[in-house]
Amino acid sequence: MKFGIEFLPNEPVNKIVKLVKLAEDVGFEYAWVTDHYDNKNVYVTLGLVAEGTETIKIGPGVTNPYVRNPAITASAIATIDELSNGRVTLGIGPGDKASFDALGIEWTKPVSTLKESIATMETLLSKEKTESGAFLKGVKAVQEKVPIYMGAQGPMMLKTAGEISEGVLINASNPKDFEAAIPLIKEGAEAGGKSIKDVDVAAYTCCSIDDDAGKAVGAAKIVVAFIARGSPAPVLKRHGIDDAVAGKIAELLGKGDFGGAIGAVDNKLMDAFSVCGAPDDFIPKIEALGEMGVTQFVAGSPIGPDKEKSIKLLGDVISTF
Ligand SMILES: C[C@H](OP(=O)(O)OC[C@@H](O)[C@@H](O)[C@@H](O)Cn1c2nc(=O)[nH]c(=O)c-2cc2ccc(O)cc21)C(=O)N[C@@H](CCC(=O)N[C@@H](CCC(=O)O)C(=O)O)C(=O)O
Repeated sequence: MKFGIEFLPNEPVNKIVKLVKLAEDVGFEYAWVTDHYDNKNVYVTLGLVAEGTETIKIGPGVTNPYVRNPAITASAIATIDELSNGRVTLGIGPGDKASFDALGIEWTKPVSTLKESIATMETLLSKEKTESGAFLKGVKAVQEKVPIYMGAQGPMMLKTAGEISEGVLINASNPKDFEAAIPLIKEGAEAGGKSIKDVDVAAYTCCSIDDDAGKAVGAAKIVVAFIARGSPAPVLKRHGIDDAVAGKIAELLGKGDFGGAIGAVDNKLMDAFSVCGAPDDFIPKIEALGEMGVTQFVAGSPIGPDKEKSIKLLGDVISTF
């Protein structure tokens, strides 16, 4: 099992750099920095993370092909690859509709758009010219082939990820989600002349760990509330969650009643949409994900009530694998 960790660039960047360095020291192999227009810039953050670390692989987890032209992303990725001496991985997904609505960007044909933009980036990162004549003259990736991972959840996106990328980052925390996802990724991989074994299947979880399991659960409830709100009906059904429960939470969040939404998050929702608790609770949950075919466990937000302490506790968990 590989281990990754997620950071949202919505706190001081130098604090993120320190936390990524700590994650590297305790055994994490990947650090993923999210990309949302209303947070700090993902590439400036990754540049400082590159300078502040030595071995951990780093990358956007995930950017999208709509807010930046693929050539701009390719240039940024090649720059981070240079700064990190060949440790970058490009994480890219379809982005989210709420952001594009706020930015006045039309979210069209996400699967085709991702395929085309990834092909353009691969051309540029392998030091070639695109049909339209784009070429990275002043920056070159260190790696012969920069690994590309896709953020994906829907069936078409999962198949596409299996077909064209080296890894899939799936916003999910429960083995049931991977029972559904892996056959689709396998189908895509085989359509691309590969095997599922060639694809790093990452559980990009909502994670919260603390010595005090209650505190860990408490820190994750609001995140689970937002996940429940955004989960499509087939996902709710898969976890036996009544649409009305998710609807109620959405209504409470919509009114800004975060306390009410947190109060509506029960154990069933926590189990469906998060990996939470004390260190001993984590080992069987990660093993269960591994048995379902997950090959990378990503400790996603909130990580825990006290991030530094949680990263150290996760280091103890990693050392048992
Ligand atoms: C577009 C969407 O794909 P999806 O993968 O389910 O999108 C949900 C998320 O993956 C997407 O919002 C991500 O960008 C969210 N996301 C992040 N989004 C961000 O904006 N920033 C982040 O930092 C971020 C991190 C992240 C990490 C892991 C992860 O799994 C997702 C993450 C979808 O609806 N897919 C369906 C339908 C696809 C579709 O649109 N088909 C159309 C068009 C087909 C074509 O394009 O040709 C059609 O059938 O006509 C499907 O896959 O079946």
